[in-house]
Amino acid sequence: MPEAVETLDGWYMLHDFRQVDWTAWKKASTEEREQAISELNHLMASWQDVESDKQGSFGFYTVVGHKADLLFLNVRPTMEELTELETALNKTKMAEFFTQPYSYVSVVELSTYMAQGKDPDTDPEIQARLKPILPKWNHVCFYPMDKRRDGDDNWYMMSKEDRGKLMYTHGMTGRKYAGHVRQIITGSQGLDDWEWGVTLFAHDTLQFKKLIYEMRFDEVSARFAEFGSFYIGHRKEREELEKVMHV
Ligand code: VOV
Repeated sequence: MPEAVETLDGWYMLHDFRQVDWTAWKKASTEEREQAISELNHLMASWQDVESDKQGSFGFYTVVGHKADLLFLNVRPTMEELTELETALNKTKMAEFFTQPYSYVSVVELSTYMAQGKDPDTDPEIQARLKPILPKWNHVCFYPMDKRRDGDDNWYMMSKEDRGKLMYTHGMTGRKYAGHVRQIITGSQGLDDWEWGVTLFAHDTLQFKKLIYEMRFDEVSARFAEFGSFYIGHRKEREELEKVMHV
């Protein structure tokens, strides 16, 4: 009988996408704009402090295309902290010029299909993956996904052993991109609209396309993967906020 694989679950992650109302922003006075930038800068500095204290992680990105303009990516030990920081952002002056076209909440997840008998509570490598500091790589790619449940292509009716074999091949394809793409897989069953969030980091955006295209041919993606919308962002330093918002 099919059974769930045990998952190791780590920190919670909020992908908070924002769109800027440039018309309203341009109409604002210089004083208002300066106030909004300085306040948001302050808030982002506090998120960076959390990362320095190893109590979470933070990334700020500009997003290409119509789906969003900015991404605030925060990782925290609890979901309540994510709710609080999202509310803190909503209370800023800058938020008066933002809409929130999309967000995604999920928790860092490692499956144990390929468990190597290590103690997850003490193994430093597993702990570092469960409580990730976001890579300071140039680009981010995010999309949510499901595993299909359709006739013979029903992931949830397959044995754990067969699923493990497919995940092994998946991992092998991914490993070819070591040094080019890093992945954080988050689980969101019961937390958000899709089953997993896929967050990838690369120095070169083309590597996202190459990896994702190659993976489409792995049986696990070819037969079972269903995808939501894709978002691509470029990492910005907090100090670059002023430049990003300059009009
Ligand atoms: C850098 C690329 C890369 C690498 C090395 C990699 C490796 C691995 C390993 C070793 C494992 C299993 C153990 C674990 O860590 O959980 C996984 C797990 C997972 N993956 Fe992956 N994945 C990558 C990348 C990668 C991509 C690009 C996608 C999206 C699929 C696509 O077609 O667009 C993906 C999805 C997933 C998912 C949804 C899971 C959980 C599935 C489940 O049923 O539990 N993943 N993944």
